[in-house]
Amino acid sequence: MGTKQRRSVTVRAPGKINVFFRVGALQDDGYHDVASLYQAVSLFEEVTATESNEFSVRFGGPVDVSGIPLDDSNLALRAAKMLAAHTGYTGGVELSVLKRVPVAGGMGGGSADAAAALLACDELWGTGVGRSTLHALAAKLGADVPFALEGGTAVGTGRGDELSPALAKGSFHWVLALPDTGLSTPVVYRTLDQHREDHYGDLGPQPEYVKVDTEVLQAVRVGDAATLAEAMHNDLQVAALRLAPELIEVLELGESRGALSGIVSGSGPTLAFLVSDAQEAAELKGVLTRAGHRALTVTGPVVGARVLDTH
Ligand SMILES: C[C@@](CO)(OP(=O)(O)O)[C@H](O)COP(=O)(O)OP(=O)(O)OC[C@H]1O[C@@H](n2ccc(N)nc2=O)[C@H](O)[C@@H]1O
Ligand SMILES: Nc1ncnc2c1ncn2[C@@H]1O[C@H](COP(=O)(O)OP(=O)(O)O)[C@@H](O)[C@H]1O
Repeated sequence: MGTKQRRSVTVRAPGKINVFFRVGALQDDGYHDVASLYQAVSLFEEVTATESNEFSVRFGGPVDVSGIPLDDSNLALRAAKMLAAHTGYTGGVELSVLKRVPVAGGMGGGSADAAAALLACDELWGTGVGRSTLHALAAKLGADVPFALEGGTAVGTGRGDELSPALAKGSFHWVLALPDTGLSTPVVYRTLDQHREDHYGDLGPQPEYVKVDTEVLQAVRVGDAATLAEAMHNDLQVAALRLAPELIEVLELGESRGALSGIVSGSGPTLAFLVSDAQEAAELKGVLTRAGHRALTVTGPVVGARVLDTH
C-alpha cells in the first residue's frame, strides 16, 4: 500500500570570507581580474534534492528568504538544470534549501546553494560526471561557485574561479555582523570603478599586478591570527562603505572592543571581525548584539560541499 518513497540527497556547502581581495582592471567581458584568498567558514547552506519530474526550488531557514527569486534566475535551480542539460538527464528535481548565509551579504550564499545543488543532483541522478566536470559547470554558474564546491582555504584568480589550494594551519575565529539588507555585487564593483576614476583617473591595476600578498599566505600557513589581522585587505571595502556608510561605525565598534581587525566580506555588507580565540569571539558577539546588531561566531577553514545524507 501507499506510494513509493521518493529518493532524496542532502548536501551541505559553506559560506566564505574573502580574507584578502584585490580587484584589477575591468575586462571586456564585464568581469574584473581578481586575486582572492578565500576561507570557507562554518555557516552552511543545506540543499535537499528529491526525485521529481519537474524542476522546483523552495527556501526556508533563519535568514530572510523573501527576496530570493524562484524563477530560472535562481542559482540552485540553474545549477540543477545545467547538470541535467550537460548529462542528458530528462527528469527534474525538487530542491529544498535551508538557508543560513545572509542573502546578498558578500558571503557567497547563492554560490553555496549552486554548488550544493550540483553535487546533490549529481548524487541523486548518478550522473558520474566527476569532480572536474562539476568544477567546469560551477565556474559557468558564477565566479564564487567553484570555491563553494572546494572549500578550505584557496587562492582564486581570473574571475575568482581559478583555484589553487593554500596551505593553512589551525583554525581562525571570526565574529560576523550580519546585515538587515544586502548589497548588489555588480553595483559594488561599479562603485569601485567610479571611485577609482574619480580619484586616480583609471580603472585599476592590470592583471599582472593583482596578487595575494605573501604576508597573508604566510599568516594562514602558520595559523597566526595576529599576523593575518595586519595583512587582511579588501579592495571592494571602499565601495561597500561608500554605498553603506553606516558600516563604518560598526567596524570601529568591533575594532575598539576586542577584534584584532575587521573587514567587509566580499562585496558586503557582512562585516567579518577576526579575533584571537573562542572566548574573545563570544565576548565581541555580545558587544555587537547589545549594540543592536545581529552577530554570529564562526570558524574557518571548513570543508567544501559534502553529501550529508541519502535516503
Ligand atoms: C565579490 C565576490 C568576492 O568573492 O563575492 P560576493 O561578495 O558577491 O559573495 C565575487 O567576486 C563575486 O562572485 P559571484 O557573486 O559569484 O559573481 P558572479 O555572479 O559571477 O558575477 C556577478 C557580477 O559581479 C561582477 N564581477 C564578478 C566577479 C568578478 N571577478 N568581476 C566582476 O566584475 C560582474 O558585474 C558580474 O556580472
Ligand atoms: N539560491 C540563491 N540564494 C540567494 N540568492 C540568490 C539565489 N539565486 C539567485 N540569487 C540572487 O543573487 C543575489 C546575491 O546572491 P548571494 O549569493 O546571496 O550574495 P553575495 O553574492 O553577496 O554573496 C541575491 O540578491 C538574489 O537575487
